[in-house]
Amino acid sequence: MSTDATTETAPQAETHAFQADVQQVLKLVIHSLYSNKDIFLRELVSNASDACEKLRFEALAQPDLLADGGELAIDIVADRDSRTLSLRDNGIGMSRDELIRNLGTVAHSGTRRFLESIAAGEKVDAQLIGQFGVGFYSAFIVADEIAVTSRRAGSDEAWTWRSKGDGQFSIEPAPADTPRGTTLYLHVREDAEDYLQDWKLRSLVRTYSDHVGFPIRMLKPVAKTEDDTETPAPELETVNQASALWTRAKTELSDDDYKAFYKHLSHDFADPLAWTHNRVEGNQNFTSLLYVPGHAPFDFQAGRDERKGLKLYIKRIFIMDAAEQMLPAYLRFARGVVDSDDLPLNVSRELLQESRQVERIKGALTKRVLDLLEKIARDEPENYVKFWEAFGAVLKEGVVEDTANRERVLKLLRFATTRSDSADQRISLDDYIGRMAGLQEDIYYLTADGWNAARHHPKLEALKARGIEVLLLHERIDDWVSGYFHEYAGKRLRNVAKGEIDLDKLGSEEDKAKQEEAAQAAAPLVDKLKAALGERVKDVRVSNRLVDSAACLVVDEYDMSLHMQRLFAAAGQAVPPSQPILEINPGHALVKRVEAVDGNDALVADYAALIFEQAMLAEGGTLDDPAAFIARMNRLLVG
Ligand SMILES: Nc1ncnc2c1ncn2[C@@H]1O[C@H](COP(=O)(O)OP(=O)(O)OP(=O)(O)O)[C@@H](O)[C@H]1O
Repeated sequence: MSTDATTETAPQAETHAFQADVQQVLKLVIHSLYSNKDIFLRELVSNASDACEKLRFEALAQPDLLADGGELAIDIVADRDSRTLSLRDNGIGMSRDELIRNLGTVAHSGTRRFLESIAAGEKVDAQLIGQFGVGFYSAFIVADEIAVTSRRAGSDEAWTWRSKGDGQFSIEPAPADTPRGTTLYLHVREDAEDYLQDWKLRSLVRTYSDHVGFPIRMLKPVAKTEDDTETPAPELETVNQASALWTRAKTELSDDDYKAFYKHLSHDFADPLAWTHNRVEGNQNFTSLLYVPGHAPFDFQAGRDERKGLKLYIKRIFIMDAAEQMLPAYLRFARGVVDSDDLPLNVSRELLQESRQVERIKGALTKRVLDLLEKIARDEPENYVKFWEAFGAVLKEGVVEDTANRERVLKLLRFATTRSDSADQRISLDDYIGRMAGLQEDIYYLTADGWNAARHHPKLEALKARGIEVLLLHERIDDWVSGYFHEYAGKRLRNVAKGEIDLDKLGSEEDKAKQEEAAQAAAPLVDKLKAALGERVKDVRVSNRLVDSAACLVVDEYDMSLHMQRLFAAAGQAVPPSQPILEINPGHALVKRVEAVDGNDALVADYAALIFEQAMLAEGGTLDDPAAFIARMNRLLVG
């Protein structure tokens, strides 16, 4: 192994400028990870291990790719005299074009989004930068010059890429006898000399890369011979476990092992919240190791279509990222590996899509993740809050997506309610049921645009007055999801903005009688309003929902909620026409005022329209003709 590769540039070298983005990434990486230097080794070993996995995969179709080069392995050698640290793998290697493309551009879409997000003023720290995987460029934290010599498996050309991280790199041919794979030569900075120490490197490998599935080898310390004359040739020894972590027995693994493996998989700097490691034997044989992260990656929402995070192995060979095929979308926060003994090694994405075996594995993995979430919710409520804050909105999609597990997903949901004093979602349906009022049979909820609109909603008044708790669903996704709320634990889930609410069951006979009496007494008023509002409403009726407000708008049990209609309209989609029902509170002073008007149709029309429009505004809706509303209100105020 030549260690002077960093110092000489061959005459036939070609110089290229880094893509502008690369310089930005380099600067960021070097600055924000200055006090986190250790991670560079983990990143480079991880790349080397990926390269070995890729070769093993390609060799399935082309076994002769493995012909030379012996056992797949990663060798780390430090030379203190030349200040060079070298990392060599005999994996897939890179062609000239690949060296230029992979090491000279920012191809990774996550990195791109990361750059966009910081351009938008985001603060950058090690935590944040760690989330997109700094990869190869992290080598510049400890090196002031890097040479990468590589030969692609199956090719007889080899090339060397060189850079000082100063805006350009060069590329030149490497000797023909360059072995297959990639060697990185790092010329180590003065302030990073520790990384040339054998003990330091060994300790880093054990801490961060013990679980890598290929041997990581270092030189055996040489014991000086007595007379100092004969120095035995240095020998390599394996310093890591060198077996894929998930293939090892649970009893053999510590929490730290699991955490280190998670960081390797996810490039997350933070620990995972929990994990589940299982071996299934029987009709199907597979091992899975699944993690729930403690926070969302910075681009989690932007990346919703790129479902990465679950690696599929078949008989210990990495095949592909298969989150899309193996986990339902609402569990896309989970990270991990699944290793099947039964799937064919030449499996394609299409085949995965249609495979009944995969369908069964998917079912089993779904169950594992739900089990894990239940366990966190039960045993570690504080961690569950963290999980919910990061991924609750995604989990909610499960109510729609996973009919088979709907009850389990509902159990995992958390809500704000009329008894919460903040928008935080902390109450489960079980908590709600546990404190239901004596005669209450159903679970009540309300959807609205935001927490304030929800908690001050007129439709809550009568329920509040009767001491009945209502779940307040105030997130954007809630209206869609609640369309699939039917039942939980044998209790109906009822939208308080829909249909008629039968409060009779909740109140006394006396209340019921009063209600009927009020309805009868208000019949002429109801007719008057109906006539005045015409097509704008489907019906007018006396409400049993209201205490302080004059009126509210509701829809029939099976009509689309007004909130949902607005979301559709905002998305430019045609909305099936559905007229709301105006419910009035005959006890309210404004309503009494209309009742008292005699014979003045124009005045009744003004009042009726105003009552309707107020109800529309309280609903979070917009008015067709705001100027007319203002004119009308002013007429009534002044007149
Ligand atoms: N030792 C290696 N052998 C072969 N190819 C490599 C090696 N190291 C890096 N590469 C190639 O260079 C690319 C860029 O590497 P880099 O570490 O910057 O990002 P990445 O590994 O793709 O992303 P991430 O670090 O987020 O997983 C890799 O995708 C890979 O194709």
